[in-house]
Amino acid sequence: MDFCLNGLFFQMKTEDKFSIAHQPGPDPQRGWSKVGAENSSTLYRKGLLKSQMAEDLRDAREHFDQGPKNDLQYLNKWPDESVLPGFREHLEDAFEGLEQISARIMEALEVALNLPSGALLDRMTHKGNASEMRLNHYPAIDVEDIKRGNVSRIWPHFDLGVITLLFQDGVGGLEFENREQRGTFSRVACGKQSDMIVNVSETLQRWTNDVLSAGLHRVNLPDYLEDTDAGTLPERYSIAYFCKADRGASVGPLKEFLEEGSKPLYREMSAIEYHQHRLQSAY
Ligand SMILES: O=C(O)CCC(=O)C(=O)O
Ligand SMILES: [Fe+2]
Repeated sequence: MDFCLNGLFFQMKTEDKFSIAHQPGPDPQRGWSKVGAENSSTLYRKGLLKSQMAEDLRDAREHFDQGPKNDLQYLNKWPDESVLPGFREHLEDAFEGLEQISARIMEALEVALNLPSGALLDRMTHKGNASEMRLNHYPAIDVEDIKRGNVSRIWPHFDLGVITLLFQDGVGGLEFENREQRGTFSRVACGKQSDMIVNVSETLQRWTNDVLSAGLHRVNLPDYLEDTDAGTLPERYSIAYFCKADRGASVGPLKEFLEEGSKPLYREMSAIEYHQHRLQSAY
């Protein structure tokens, strides 16, 4: 993954960013969201300490969201071609590439989970595709501000879609919760920028009735800054492709996971209802 275009996007003049700003609300996000617009701490309140109120916590992060190019319901918002030549084309190509990779991963999961062919992919027809790609920018910030405890790069949360494909630059700080020891996190090493992290998200947990569980993750101080109280945490970029269910598809468990008397742990509802309900709190 190439983070140069991310840099150019977030360095745009503020008025150019505001001209493609996402309108806060429960609808799928499109365009630019300013630092603090999305509050990830409200997505998973259980991940916070008792003394922390989600509403008081902020994300030190701005981001840009893009949906499928054939989505006529929620249109993408692109910077003017004269301002950022090639940006739109590059991101549309990347989106398509990641869409194909995620379809191959879903096919592999169908085999691994002994599901009939199409059992997962049929809930993601790629016609009414609701997947999204996000560029994240975490501006440089004082270590002190992070250590004070009410600002984080991104608070512990689950992603809402089926799986997430994640790419990070070399700054570090991404962590996943240890399943054997809840409440503790392990760092993800920064390898090559082309390294792709595949994360199970909430919808896949629901579909499999908890056979596969979603990965709780956050972006914290990288190891080399953990023991300092002063200094600056350098800016950081990441790219996330959120592979999502079709808007009309069910986010209830598949029948294959309800055999032998297991009770459905999740209610039937459509993916769009589920997302709107989950996002209402975060924006
Ligand atoms: O920046 C990262 O590495 C993680 C981003 C993330 O979790 C998200 O955008 O949902
Ligand atoms: Fe995430």
